[in-house]
Amino acid sequence: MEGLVFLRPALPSLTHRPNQFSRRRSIPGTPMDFHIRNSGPFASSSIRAQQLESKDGSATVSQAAVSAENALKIKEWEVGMFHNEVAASQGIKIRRRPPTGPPLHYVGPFEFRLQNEGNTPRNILEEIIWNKDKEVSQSKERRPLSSLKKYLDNASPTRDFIGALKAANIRTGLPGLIAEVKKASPSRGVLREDFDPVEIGRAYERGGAACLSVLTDEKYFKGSFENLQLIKNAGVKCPLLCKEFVIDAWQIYNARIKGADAILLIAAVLPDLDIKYMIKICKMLGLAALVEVHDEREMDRVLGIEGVELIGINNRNLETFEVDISNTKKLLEGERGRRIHEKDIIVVGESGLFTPDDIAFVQEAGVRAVLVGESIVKQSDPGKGITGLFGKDISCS
Ligand SMILES: O=C(O)c1ccccc1NCC(=O)[C@H](O)[C@H](O)COP(=O)(O)O
Repeated sequence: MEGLVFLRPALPSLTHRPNQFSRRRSIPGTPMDFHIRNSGPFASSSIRAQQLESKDGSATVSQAAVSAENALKIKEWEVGMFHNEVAASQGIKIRRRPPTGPPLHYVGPFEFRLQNEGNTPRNILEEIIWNKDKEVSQSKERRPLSSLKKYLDNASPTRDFIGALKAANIRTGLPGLIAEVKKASPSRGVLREDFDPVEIGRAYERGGAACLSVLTDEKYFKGSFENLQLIKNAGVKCPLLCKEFVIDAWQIYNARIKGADAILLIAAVLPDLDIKYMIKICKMLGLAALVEVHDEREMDRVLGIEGVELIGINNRNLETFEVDISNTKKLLEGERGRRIHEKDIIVVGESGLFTPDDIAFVQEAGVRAVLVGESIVKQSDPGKGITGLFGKDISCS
């Protein structure tokens, strides 16, 4: 896929035309305008800040600042490249955002960005992840981990997410329900216009949900961390899953201080070691980790990672939006099902569940919990939606 996006007429004052391997910068507070050039995109050892003019003798300091900034960019680029290599070796197709963005190209006075395979997201999940990468970098600048950690002391204790699912499964004889507070999605658009997260959360609890899942992504799902906090502060007792696209441990700490009891880790996005260490961080913070898989390869990877207690099988292909509930059955058949049983892992059937027959089908396949959004959030009373979904009243009363 090759494309050219017109940006703007190039600045007439440029004395040197940057190519795709070079960048032009002005450092605020210095009268210098300089041009950084290197032999390739971030070829680490050769990058140099070349001072073109300096009127106030602040060259050394500015050069040092530039070098530090470059060093950081080089590191980011190297880490990104390393991540992509490791991820690809594990069959992960979702790549990390190239930190430089599409390269620039100049035709006469016009500036273009070259869109191609390497710098344009290949599918919706990759787009979400690249956007998340930017969001998280900005959030980390505003509130670094060191300052985020200070809030941990005052965070309220977490509730037992897995325990609540097991208890509901035993109480009803049906899969424990994680009911999703979901306003919109990339595949379905807006699901509910009159969206009051607290009212929906309360209705789910009344209807017999064991846990809630709260979407916190704003751009693609119209969710927010504010929704998570509002539901928690409204006194809803169900443990809360922070439904996020986690790519950085910072997000786990953030979820914890915003009131989450569990967090989602998506195997299609995270390499094995990231999952392993993120699970350790979750345990340290008292959070449950719901590790989500979609295909056999991801399931096999996740079954090889120590510490996994909760696996979600998503029936939705997050790259194509196709939904097929027989995916849950396929992934639980044979040896995989046996290993899951041996390890006492709780499996959650996710997405595309609308009827009591759907619930029976995934229960028969081996799940002890389900994660449901669309079919219940769209009902005028989402609590009654739960009764419709299970074909009977599963509330505690
Ligand atoms: O729902 C989407 O369109 C979507 C797109 C890209 C990434 C994730 C997406 N959804 C997350 C989920 O998997 C669902 O919200 C969840 O499993 C509930 O599904 P459903 O009951 O079908 O609403």
